[in-house]
Amino acid sequence: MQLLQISNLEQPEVLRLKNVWKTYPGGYQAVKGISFCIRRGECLGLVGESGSGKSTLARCLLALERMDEGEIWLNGRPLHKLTSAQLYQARREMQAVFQNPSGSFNSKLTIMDSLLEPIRCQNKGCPSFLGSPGMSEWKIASSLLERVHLPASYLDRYPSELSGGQKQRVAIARAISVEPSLIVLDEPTASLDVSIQAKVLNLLKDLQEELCLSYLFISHDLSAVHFMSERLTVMQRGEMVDVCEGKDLFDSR
Ligand SMILES: Nc1ncnc2c1ncn2[C@@H]1O[C@H](COP(=O)(O)OP(=O)(O)OP(=O)(O)O)[C@@H](O)[C@H]1O
Repeated sequence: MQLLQISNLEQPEVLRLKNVWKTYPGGYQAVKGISFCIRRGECLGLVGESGSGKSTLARCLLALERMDEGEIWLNGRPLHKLTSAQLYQARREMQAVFQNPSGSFNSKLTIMDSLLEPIRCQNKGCPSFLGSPGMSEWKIASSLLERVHLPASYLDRYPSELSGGQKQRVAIARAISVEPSLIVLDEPTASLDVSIQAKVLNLLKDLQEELCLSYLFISHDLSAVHFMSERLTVMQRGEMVDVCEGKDLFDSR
């Protein structure tokens, strides 16, 4: 653990949040002055009871929700100062995997089209981790599926023909396809069978190590957070009440 922390400290900061506030119409303060940073290759766990503001914070970060106050820096760029058009571009450097894989797919698109959507939208070619730049779309898509241990034969299927765990693997493949600076994982295993949860967590961990990915991992499941994260932050009623090393939380139980 110590070695990992030292090597992480040498990594550049990918994300920094400073004093982020969000109040919903009606006056409910869901996020109150949250600050943290994530370095390249690091997974920061975010835990807290239901309603503590975790998803609101994630949505502010992903620009799906407008924060009222605060600063969000992504790779040294101040997202809070960007115009809407600039923010739309910058936002592409972040990807997300949400709890419900079914909600992440257009039921009318094949898995291949869903998988390639971000690459096509961003006019990107083959991800550098797949190697050769001249790959056909089919080869890119099948190689991405291979990365998440799914066969190429699934490319022609529709989301309704895949299990929840398989869909979540496709969502993960899609998230890594554009080589994002940060992936927000908002309860990515909560809707899956217990037997599948561990496999998906292992996959996320392996990909993080192979591709030096940075994650914000939001979960109710402390053992999952412990497995995934080097550090974790705890939210309560919109506030950050603790930041600790993953192992410290478990040592004190
Ligand atoms: N659109 C909204 N309008 C008003 N209040 C909202 C809205 N979205 C969320 N809230 C409130 O903000 C608070 C924080 O919600 P949020 O979904 O961020 O919590 P959470 O920690 O992610 O919870 P969970 O773990 O159950 O998903 C809750 O009290 C919720 O009712």
